[in-house]
Amino acid sequence: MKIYEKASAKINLVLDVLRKREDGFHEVEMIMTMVDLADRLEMEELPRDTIIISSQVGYIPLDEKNLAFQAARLIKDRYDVRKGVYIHLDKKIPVAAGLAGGSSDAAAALRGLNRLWKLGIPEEELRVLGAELGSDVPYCVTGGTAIARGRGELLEHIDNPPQCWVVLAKPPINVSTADVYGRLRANELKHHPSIPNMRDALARGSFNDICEGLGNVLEDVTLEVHPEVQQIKESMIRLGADGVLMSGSGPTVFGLVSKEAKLPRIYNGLRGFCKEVYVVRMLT
Ligand SMILES: C[C@](O)(CO)[C@H](O)COP(=O)(O)OP(=O)(O)OC[C@H]1O[C@@H](n2ccc(N)nc2=O)[C@H](O)[C@@H]1O
Ligand SMILES: Nc1ncnc2c1ncn2[C@@H]1O[C@H](COP(=O)(O)OP(=O)(O)OP(=O)(O)O)[C@@H](O)[C@H]1O
Repeated sequence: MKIYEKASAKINLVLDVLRKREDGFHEVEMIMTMVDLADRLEMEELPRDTIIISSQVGYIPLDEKNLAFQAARLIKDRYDVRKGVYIHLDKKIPVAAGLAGGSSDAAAALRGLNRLWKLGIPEEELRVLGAELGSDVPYCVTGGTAIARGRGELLEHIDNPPQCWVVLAKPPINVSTADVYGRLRANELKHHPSIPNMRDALARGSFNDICEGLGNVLEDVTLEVHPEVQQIKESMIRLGADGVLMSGSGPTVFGLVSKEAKLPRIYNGLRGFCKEVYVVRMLT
């Protein structure tokens, strides 16, 4: 039997950092939502007690460094599953982009293997397992729109944004999340984006207020090292996107657009200097 799971990309509408913690992680307050750009996982049981990962792309690790591999190993160890699995990753989400591609694959593997091996693990427990794999994984287990606190694992589900278009542009640079958090001086932040304002804007379904309330304290850190991210932001605004922000630790910039008629100009304008541009819908 084969099992399929969709692993969607996330964007951060708000990303605030409150402080650096003793354990080295940062205490965050974020609002995340998912967009209709997804990897697809195909999972099949193997008679041999082994985990095999494959993908149509050559630029991700296929060994124990792969987050889907780690998810499979974790579930096997924790629930004493002595069967093997073959997982094929059809990658569509750009890698190391700030879109949680690896985390979403790990979450999809947890959900899929729970089904494949009929383990009956409640979703809440899958999120706890996910936290062992990465800070974004608990959110990716459930998806939707949520406020994430702690280091990302404490979730409160809130209203989805109204339907709109999301333009994603990823410059050809690699950004390490650990490096970006490492450069952030959390106690010197002068401006904090407002979680309550964004939550209210979502509750009211006010597209304009959502665009107004976008904010990410990691943006300046990444912009300092990679000025091309600023260039993409400025271009998106100039080309007519209604709200623009870097997602996560970057380098992908997303633009929210309400009117479909604006899309060709934004897409073509960005493609002039950025190869990786995607036009997707909000996943609501
Ligand atoms: C930037 C975001 O993607 C926004 O959603 C997340 O905060 C990061 O999530 P992630 O990539 O799943 O992060 P992890 O794989 O858990 O951590 C990578 C590295 O980022 C730093 N990190 C991550 C999360 C957090 N709350 N504080 C941190 O300081 C740590 O140095 C950690 O070693
Ligand atoms: N299944 C996977 N898909 C993509 N990358 C993976 C996967 N497993 C491990 N990796 C590794 O994880 C690193 C980060 O990739 P990923 O696409 O998850 O980053 P990201 O979008 O910045 O995530 P986040 O937003 O959670 O910080 C890459 O260097 C990649 O080699």
